[in-house]
Amino acid sequence: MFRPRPATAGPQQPEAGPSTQQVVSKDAALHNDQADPALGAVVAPPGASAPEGSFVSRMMADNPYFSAGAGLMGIGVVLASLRRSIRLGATFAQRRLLVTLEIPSKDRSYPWFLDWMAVNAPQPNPAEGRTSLRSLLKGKSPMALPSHELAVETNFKQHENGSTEAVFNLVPGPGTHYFRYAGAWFQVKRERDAKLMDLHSGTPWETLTLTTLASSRHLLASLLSEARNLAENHIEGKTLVYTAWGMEWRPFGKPRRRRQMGSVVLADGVSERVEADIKGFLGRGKWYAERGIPYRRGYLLHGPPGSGKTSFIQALAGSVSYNICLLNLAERGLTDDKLNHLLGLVPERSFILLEDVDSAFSRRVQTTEDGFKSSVTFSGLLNALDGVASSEERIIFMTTNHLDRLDPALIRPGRVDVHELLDDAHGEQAQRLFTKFYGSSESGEERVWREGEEVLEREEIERLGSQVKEIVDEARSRGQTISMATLQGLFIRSSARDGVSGITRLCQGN
Ligand SMILES: Nc1ncnc2c1ncn2[C@@H]1O[C@H](COP(=O)(O)OP(=O)(O)OP(=O)(O)O)[C@@H](O)[C@H]1O
Repeated sequence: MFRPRPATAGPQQPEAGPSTQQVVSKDAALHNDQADPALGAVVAPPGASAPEGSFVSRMMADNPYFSAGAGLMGIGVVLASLRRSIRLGATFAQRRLLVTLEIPSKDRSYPWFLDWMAVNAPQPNPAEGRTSLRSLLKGKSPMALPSHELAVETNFKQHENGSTEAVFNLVPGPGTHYFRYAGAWFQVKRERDAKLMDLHSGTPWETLTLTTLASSRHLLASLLSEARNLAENHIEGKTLVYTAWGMEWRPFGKPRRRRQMGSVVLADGVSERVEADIKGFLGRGKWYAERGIPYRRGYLLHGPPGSGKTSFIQALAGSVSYNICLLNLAERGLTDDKLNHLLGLVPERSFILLEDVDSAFSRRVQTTEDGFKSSVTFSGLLNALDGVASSEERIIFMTTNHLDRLDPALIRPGRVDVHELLDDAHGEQAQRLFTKFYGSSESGEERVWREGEEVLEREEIERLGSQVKEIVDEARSRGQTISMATLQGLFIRSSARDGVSGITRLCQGN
């Protein structure tokens, strides 16, 4: 009679086989024995029953806990491989679908991008007091999601009268931020490495990582160009002052509005002479190269305090669209090596300005109360000045109030090519400054009249101006001088007539 074989039976079960339970057990043992002979089980020949001594086989077959454990293990293995596949899938998707761009803090585009983010951050709606997500999503690009992780960058803005004001710029702080640009969403992560320091500047190493869809990859370049243009527009028509920050030059404060040449009133012919010399020097690189002469020019402006040396250098920089790298030789921690390094790294189109060169070396020998000594040596300075050889033109300005204290080696031709005295006011200079203040300005801007101030006819201003000239010249002949800075201070706070009486008093020594 045909008897169907039990579904769970192994192959070639004997006709009068054991119970179903036994068959299943033997079959399971067989699989286990085959899977791991090392466990000591004997592989049963087909048709033979499992050997008596297969302890593991029996235990696995009979022990419900063991079977459950094996089941759980199986689930664990499945879950682990699922997790791994998801991770691999995510990595794969990220590689294929997303694109990331890393901007290290060392790169020039780093501050540009942060400023761009700061400019494009949403301004809270004054009515609501916050930015609504809907208006943000509907809004025109570029637009950043409001961030709660902000960092402050403090800059100093210099006013025309020389006073400075702190300006706070809120930029994205360390953390993750989102913004939309040209219709695509971007994630930006600002990360700060607590362990790594930029040894040059002494600031923590940072990175910005931008992530977007691979299809928006082309936007990364235009985003960076936009950030650069924003930075350049910001300094367009302005003068940037760099100061030494560790081993590199960093902009000091916001770019300043270019100082107009006409706003610095010097003795007859001085401005024109120096300006023409610089303009003549620029663009003669080939001429210098052909003769094997280092392409650099040094200027020394000397004279009493407040005669306009710094202001004149600012105006000259503006007139040839240069920036200024300001270096204080008496600065703590400045060594010969650092000086050499800095002078070799001056940003393009920048004057090097060494102010009060005399004080650096008189302080070198005397120690101040806090025990500080400038470690720049005189020979170190000479070497650094001579070493400033580059295909870029180099223009070095030095200023001093005490020409007589300077070592002739410092100001010999080749190191200083043009010496110019900017003195206390001459009568004619004082008259020009007076007319600038009280007559209408050269640029056509009307001056701001003080309340209650009498509006004077042009002839009257001219008559008072001549009076100023006479008073100042007469005082000079007696050896009594007055600085241009003092005159400016007087004119800022007085009316024309009061200005004249103020000068008279000052020149009489009252
Ligand atoms: N010749 C000038 N024409 C117009 N303004 C002047 C002139 N000289 C000085 N001033 C004004 O006086 C102030 C100080 O000038 P500045 O700092 O340029 O003088 P300085 O000669 O460099 O002084 P110091 O030697 O003390 O550094 C500025 O606000 C500047 O506008």
